[in-house]
Amino acid sequence: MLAPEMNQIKKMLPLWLESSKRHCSNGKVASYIPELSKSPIDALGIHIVDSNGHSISEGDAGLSFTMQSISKVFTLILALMDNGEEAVFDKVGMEPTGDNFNSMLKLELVQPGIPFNPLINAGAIAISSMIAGKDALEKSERVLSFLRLLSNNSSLNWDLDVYRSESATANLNRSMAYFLKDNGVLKGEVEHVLDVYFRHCSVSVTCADIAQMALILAHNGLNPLTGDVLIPRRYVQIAKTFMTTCGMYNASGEFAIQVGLPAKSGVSGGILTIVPGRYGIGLVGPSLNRKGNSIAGVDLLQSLSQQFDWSLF
Ligand SMILES: NC(=O)CC[C@H](N)C(=O)O
Repeated sequence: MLAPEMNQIKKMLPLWLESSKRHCSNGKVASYIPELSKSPIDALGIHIVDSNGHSISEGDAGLSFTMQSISKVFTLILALMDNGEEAVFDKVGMEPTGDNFNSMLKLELVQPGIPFNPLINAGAIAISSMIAGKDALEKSERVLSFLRLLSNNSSLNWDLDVYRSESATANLNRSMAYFLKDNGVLKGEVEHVLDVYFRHCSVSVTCADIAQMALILAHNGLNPLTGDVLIPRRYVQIAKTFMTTCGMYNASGEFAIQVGLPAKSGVSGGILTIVPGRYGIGLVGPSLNRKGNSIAGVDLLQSLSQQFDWSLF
């Protein structure tokens, strides 16, 4: 049986989703990764899972999409588990930039020339170089296994069309990675590091997978359904902090005011968010606003958070 609030959500969600969906036509699907331009602009779906494993799915929750920047949360956690906090923060900062996610501006402007945080592209590329493994494939397979474990879905895999599409067109990320190499931030060969990065961005998921991964973060690294500790609490604490300060790119301040939950978005239109101690939420809506977040998705999360008073602040 669903808990009372879940029952309320189930009742109201179809209405709110329809209303948020109207915003889809005011945004755009990402096209700088050519394969992403095929995403359905009118789609909107959400999956919410609670601590008992009860879930609600609405709209286009079954749509497959690539994790893109959502994966950066988990590569950060894996890099922390592989290297410890000190080594990671030697090469990546802890501050929001206020710039676009793919900006290189502050890399050159602000010494010592390390990325401001692990959730912008430059920071996530640096993090990709810290994943343990003998070569790019082994590193990528370790990331994939970790995501399979957290999502409890052993069939998660890379969308190779999206991976190839990004790899073939990523001039900006490539220039950033070479710049980082020159600044002494990247370990290993630049093209191998980029390969790890493109692969984790291309992991194909549905809203239910994202919600399940989010549930583990909502419980500070513990799977509430099995009692297994999958991530040390401290590393979830770090990840949740970055999600709050930088998770929605340079719209993180606005999101904190309007929704008030730790979250991470991706250019495929995905959003992972959590209600701490309670819910894991996965959402997809490929039509993006000017800052690169799902336009209808942010609107729907705002309705939910305001109706149920979920803001942490
Ligand atoms: N914001 C995003 O989701 C960015 C991820 C994408 N793979 C990129 O590097 O551009």
